[in-house]
Amino acid sequence: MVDVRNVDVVVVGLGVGGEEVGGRLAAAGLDVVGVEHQLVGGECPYWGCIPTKMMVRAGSALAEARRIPELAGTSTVTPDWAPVASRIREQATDDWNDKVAVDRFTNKGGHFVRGTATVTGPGRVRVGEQEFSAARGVVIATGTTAFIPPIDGLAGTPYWTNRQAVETTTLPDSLVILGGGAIGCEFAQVFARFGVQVTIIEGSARILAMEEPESSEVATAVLTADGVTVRTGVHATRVAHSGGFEIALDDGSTVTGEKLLVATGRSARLTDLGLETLGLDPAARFLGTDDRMRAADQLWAVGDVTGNGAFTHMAMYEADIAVRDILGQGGPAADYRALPRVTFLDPEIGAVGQTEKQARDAGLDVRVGQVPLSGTSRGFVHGPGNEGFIKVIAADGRLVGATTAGPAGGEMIGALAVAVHAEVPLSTLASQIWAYPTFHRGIGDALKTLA
Ligand SMILES: Cc1cc2nc3c(=O)[nH]c(=O)nc-3n(C[C@H](O)[C@H](O)[C@H](O)COP(=O)(O)OP(=O)(O)OC[C@H]3O[C@@H](n4cnc5c(N)ncnc54)[C@H](O)[C@@H]3O)c2cc1C
Ligand SMILES: NC(=O)c1ccc[n+]([C@@H]2O[C@H](COP(=O)([O-])OP(=O)(O)OC[C@H]3O[C@@H](n4cnc5c(N)ncnc54)[C@H](O)[C@@H]3O)[C@@H](O)[C@H]2O)c1
Repeated sequence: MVDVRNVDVVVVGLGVGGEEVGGRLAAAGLDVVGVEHQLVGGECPYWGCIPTKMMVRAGSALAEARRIPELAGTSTVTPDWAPVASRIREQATDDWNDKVAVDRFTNKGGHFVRGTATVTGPGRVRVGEQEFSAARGVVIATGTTAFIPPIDGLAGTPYWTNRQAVETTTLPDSLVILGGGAIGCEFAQVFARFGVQVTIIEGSARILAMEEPESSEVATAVLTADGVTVRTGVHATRVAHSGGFEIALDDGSTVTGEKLLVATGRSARLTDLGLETLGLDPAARFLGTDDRMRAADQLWAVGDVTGNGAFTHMAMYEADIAVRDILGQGGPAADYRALPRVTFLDPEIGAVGQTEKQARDAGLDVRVGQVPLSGTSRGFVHGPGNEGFIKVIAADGRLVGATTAGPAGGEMIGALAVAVHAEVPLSTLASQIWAYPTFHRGIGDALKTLA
């Protein structure tokens, strides 16, 4: 006999987005059940953003120390993975224990249930023998898992995903990375800087293919300088493992590596959720929503599952919209025009809004401005490590997109995100005073080249 409990809201998945929705609704006084089958906090704190950025920080420290001979004397750099692995365990993940996060949620008044949730009908969710009936509705925030392509021989081998790559306490001598997106590129640079022989296999014509071609060029140049072999336009056709990995490619060549990291994108966790009981397609790639994050009657979806951009800031943004909608508070609806993103390479590659191609494909009358960072005063002063550029895309008298690649690329993009978001007129931007000699002053230089 199934026990049915009446509540206001059930949140399925307490990653970044679900924890934000559940915590805020509970703090607002609603009776909220949050269900999580792994770790409260989700991918970002345990296997994503936080530990990988600790790895990036460590790799960048090594790279900066290696630049000393060009700038300030001599340096001897001896990489050691142990401090990185221990920082990930002790400071980032509590050794993959979510007690702090569970307490954070329950202290706001949320009721926490550890288990796998399935939807059984409108407003109904089951976890084991417990069924919840949610008067206001259900929020789906189940995130993504690594997509594993159907390559002959791959299944059953001890390949890594981002999870094993974050958890490792020792480094392999060599690593093949399948996929040259943000995940593949960030891991590639870090591991290469710690002495691992890294090869990226990217199926499309360039790495970071979603970004500007200039971003791909900079990324390829710096990764190559770090010793990474970047192979583009090739696909793996077969994987074999005995001791190490042997990957056959469709150009007839073979690549070998002690470990293989699969970084070929992410799949939304939507199958086995019971979405068919709501008339939704459980085989769909993403769970589409309207601009209030409503996916169906009494059903909201936030975060990676919506397919609007797999970023922590996107999960938080969508969570805020869903919370306001559930509480009947109104406020702005979803608007993705000024979505910022940063690929944490050295140099960081920040971007916002549309790329030049996206703007042209949208039929806009596009003007483009661009400067190499080394051509700016601060880039010149910076010297070694000053790879990068600033590119601005304008249409209809305002910016619709931009890329800032450089030592502070992730910070520089903030100014341009404001410009795109607030639709600041180009004439207003043109009269702005940019501090000298900052990296962001290059934005003023790029704006002057708009043509
Ligand atoms: C290696 C890596 C690096 C990244 N770096 C960055 C970065 O630098 N910046 C950035 O913005 N983003 C980054 N991301 C992306 C970021 O981690 C995600 O966008 C973010 O975690 C999405 O949050 P979410 O709540 O949608 O999903 P998730 O964090 O995936 O949380 C979903 C939760 O739902 C749970 N769940 C799923 N199904 C069920 C079920 N049926 N019942 C109960 N629980 C369930 C899961 O266990 C999980 O805890 C990175 C991702 C990876 C993999
Ligand atoms: N700094 C950040 O914000 C950050 C960092 C990491 C991840 N993320 C998020 O996670 C998402 C997933 O990252 P990702 O890098 O796994 O995905 P991705 O989709 O960005 O890149 C995957 C790459 O793998 C390639 N690929 C796919 N199948 C292949 C195959 N069989 N052989 C060779 N190449 C193949 C694709 O062409 C693509 O370039 C990102 O889109 C991003 O939203 C963000």
